[in-house]
Amino acid sequence: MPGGFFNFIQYKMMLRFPSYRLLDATFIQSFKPQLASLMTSSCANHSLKLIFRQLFEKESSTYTYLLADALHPQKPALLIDPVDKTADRDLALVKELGLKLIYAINTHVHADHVTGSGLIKTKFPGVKSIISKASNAKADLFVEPGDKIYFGDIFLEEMDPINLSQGWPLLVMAFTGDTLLIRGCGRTDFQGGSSDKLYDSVHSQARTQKLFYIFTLPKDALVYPAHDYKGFTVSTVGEEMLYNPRLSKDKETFKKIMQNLNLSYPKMMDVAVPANMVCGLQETKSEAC
Ligand SMILES: N[C@@H](CCC(=O)N[C@@H](CSS)C(=O)NCC(=O)O)C(=O)O
Repeated sequence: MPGGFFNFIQYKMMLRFPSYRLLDATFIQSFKPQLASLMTSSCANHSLKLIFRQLFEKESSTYTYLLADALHPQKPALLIDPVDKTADRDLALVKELGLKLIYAINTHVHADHVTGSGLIKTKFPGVKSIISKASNAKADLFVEPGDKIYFGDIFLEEMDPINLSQGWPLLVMAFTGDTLLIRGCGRTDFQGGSSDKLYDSVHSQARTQKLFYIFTLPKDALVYPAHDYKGFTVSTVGEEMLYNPRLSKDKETFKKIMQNLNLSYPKMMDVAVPANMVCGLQETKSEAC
């Protein structure tokens, strides 16, 4: 591996911002499917050590991910897609591990559960909520392609394909939100969803923009989705390219499959979407969001 950049164990993680589904008509015009990567870096003379926990909320079948820099003196941490119902569990784990939670990140405006970010902020006032700018939701911080979010010596960064000549690190972890589920994918029948855009955001091979697409990741990249309904916990890009019953198909077949899913709307949608547009805080408190 070239350069000092690789003289430590390196992880690179992909976090999809924003969900193709949360876009309203205004954003659909300008929207380009994009991924942000979460990758480790180090400016000090020590190795990196990532704390990583996959947590599950069973009513909405949601995965929350806890990540922290174990070697930083303060052990700064972030939660990806926390759920209100399991916020206390997650915060207890943060305390037990001696971490300092600094960010609660939502990969998109969830429709099936209320995010835990509002509740977490009331209990840990120093925590900042983060969501994509394109979501149009309220939060403390917004991310756009190219932005970096540091937690200790580890940071969130959108991949720039131009820099891929550096080569891939040993381990790539992709946090795919609702875009790519294990052997499935997020539905596209509400919140401005588009099966066309979802397909492209997974399959596109474009290399000219500062955008990144899931099926251009290394085949052994680990896939960590926001939900699972079948008992899976993790997959790989290569496995999903071969065996995903929707996304392994050509685009027209995929669109037909998505048109015919006939899923009922999430039970909590009418409550969850307005709450999540303000990061789980009620409208009256939204200035604190
Ligand atoms: N039954 C659940 C909702 C299940 C659901 O619709 N899940 C979404 C992600 S959360 S909005 C989805 O995209 N599912 C894809 C699929 O193929 O199931 C409820 O009532 O909450």
